[in-house]
Amino acid sequence: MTRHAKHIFKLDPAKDIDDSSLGQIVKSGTDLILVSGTDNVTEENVSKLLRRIRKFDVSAALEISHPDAAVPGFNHYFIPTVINTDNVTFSHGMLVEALMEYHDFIDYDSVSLLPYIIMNQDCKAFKHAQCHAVEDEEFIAMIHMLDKLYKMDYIYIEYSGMFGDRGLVAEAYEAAEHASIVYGGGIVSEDTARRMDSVSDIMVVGNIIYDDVEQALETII
Ligand SMILES: CC(C)=CCC/C(C)=C/CC/C(C)=C/CC/C(C)=C/CC/C(C)=C/CC/C(C)=C/CC/C(C)=C/COP(=O)(O)OP(=O)(O)O
Ligand SMILES: O=P(O)(O)OC[C@@H](O)CO
Ligand SMILES: [Mg+2]
Repeated sequence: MTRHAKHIFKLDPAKDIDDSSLGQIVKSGTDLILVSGTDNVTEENVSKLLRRIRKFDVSAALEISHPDAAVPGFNHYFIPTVINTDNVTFSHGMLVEALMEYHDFIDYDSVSLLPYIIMNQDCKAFKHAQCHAVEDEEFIAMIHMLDKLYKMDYIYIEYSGMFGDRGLVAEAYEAAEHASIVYGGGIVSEDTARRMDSVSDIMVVGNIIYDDVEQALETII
């Protein structure tokens, strides 16, 4: 039997989606609905989207991009930590500050750290998190560090908005012994999904949901 990477649809609470399209996405058979975005993510728009998702019987996770938008009621929480940032605020600074305030209230079993290596220099997240461009050698060293030393459960290779370098993603997939390789960026069709399917453990599909929902559904292979 062919092994497939797991599939995630990433819904951005700052973007509009009509009820019919949301229903199609949520009932699509994807492995997880992940709520996440870089900017304009608020408690209000996250809560509103969660209420709409909860009309369906599916698991939903929240990627907490801002402490103020950590809405309760999700099945799981992911906290991003950006590895190729030049500003510790985005690797652990915000997190340490949040833990000083919220540690007593957190159910750590429902929270996972999600380390990001952001590769697309033109994407919003790259600029927002003050990232530096990563050469191939540094990239693979980061994979080894996260996988074998930090023993992370996940490593997110983020090409948000563009289809990534498949050869490089394949190298990371082969190098990782422990971590699941999460790939995101430019998966917009069955063909692009198939190309990353064999070199990642988990594929994330985002923007195409908002551009063409039928195309988005084709990424489930
Ligand atoms: C309920 C509960 C479990 C509470 C826990 C409380 C707690 C511990 C909260 C901590 C929260 C915390 C500290 C959050 C901050 C974590 C952090 C370092 C965030 C980095 C800030 C940030 C937004 C960086 C941007 C890069 C990034 C990793 C974004 C994630 C999403 C992403 C990459 C989206 C892709 O971009 P997109 O928005 O789709 O771009 P387009 O619109 O162009 O498509
Ligand atoms: O929006 P796209 O390009 O599908 O990328 C998905 C996800 O990796 C964004 O964080
Ligand atoms: Mg997006």
